Amino acid sequence: MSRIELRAVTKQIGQKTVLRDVNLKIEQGQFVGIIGPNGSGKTTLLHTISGVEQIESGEINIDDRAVSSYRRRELARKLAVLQQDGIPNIAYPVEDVIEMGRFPFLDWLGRDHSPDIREVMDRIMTRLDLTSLAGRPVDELSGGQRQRVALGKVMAQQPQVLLLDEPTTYLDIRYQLQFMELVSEWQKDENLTVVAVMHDLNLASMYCDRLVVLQEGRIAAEGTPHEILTPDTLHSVFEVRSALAEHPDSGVPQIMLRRKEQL
Ligand SMILES: Nc1ncnc2c1ncn2[C@@H]1O[C@H](COP(=O)(O)OP(=O)(O)OP(=O)(O)O)[C@@H](O)[C@H]1O
Repeated sequence: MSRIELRAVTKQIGQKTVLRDVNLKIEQGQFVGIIGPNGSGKTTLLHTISGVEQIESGEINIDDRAVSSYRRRELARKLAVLQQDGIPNIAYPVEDVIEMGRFPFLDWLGRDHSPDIREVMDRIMTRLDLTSLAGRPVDELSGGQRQRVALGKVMAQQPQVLLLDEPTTYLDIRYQLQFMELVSEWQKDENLTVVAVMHDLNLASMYCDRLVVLQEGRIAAEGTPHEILTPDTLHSVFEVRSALAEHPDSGVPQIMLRRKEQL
């Protein structure tokens, strides 16, 4: 059984075919990176998996059931989405914003009956090093801290699948690494399935088990970082020249871009 399965998915936006005949299976516990040039359909693919965007033809199943057949709360208990700028710049305290992630579990009076809710919240605050910031308004935090709060909010949702849309775009390298480490730890502890749209191919290589390359709405290639991140593939997909090095800790490929030949 695949946790997520796309069969012959085609998506049209206006006159444009944005996804073409996409077939993809993602198993429970995998960390999958979606990579590809600007406009290749990565975000649209994530939106179709999350049920936000309807598809023209094909099937998208989560746990062998069409994503379109889930009620909103039911889907939110399985699947959470985190965007580039995960939470708006609002004056709500950190802890309240994280608790908003509990919405799929609230009854009609807004009460959370989960017996271990305090423990869940404390664990999240500690793990994300947010305890000392619990009462601080979110709009007073740095971008890196705010993205940690956004991660806390989706953790509070206790999903089995996490969809990330370029989550490290606005972060400096320290916070990029910190964010990816936190997601990776959570993924391993809970056997979470992660599908992440990523522009930074070196980070993608360090964290993803598998990479899916989108090009003009089609899957151009998929495989391990070793299989995908080759100078030939990078040239045909991104039109860049590159050389590869091995990461000194894990041996995964790391890309060095080459400049245009100097005349
Ligand atoms: N609301 C929309 N109206 C019209 N065209 C759209 C809309 N949303 C997306 N598109 C088009 O669909 C294509 C795929 O967009 P999408 O955002 O999925 O690509 P992407 O690979 O995530 O791009 P990027 O890397 O730039 O974020 C693009 O050509 C885009 O212009």
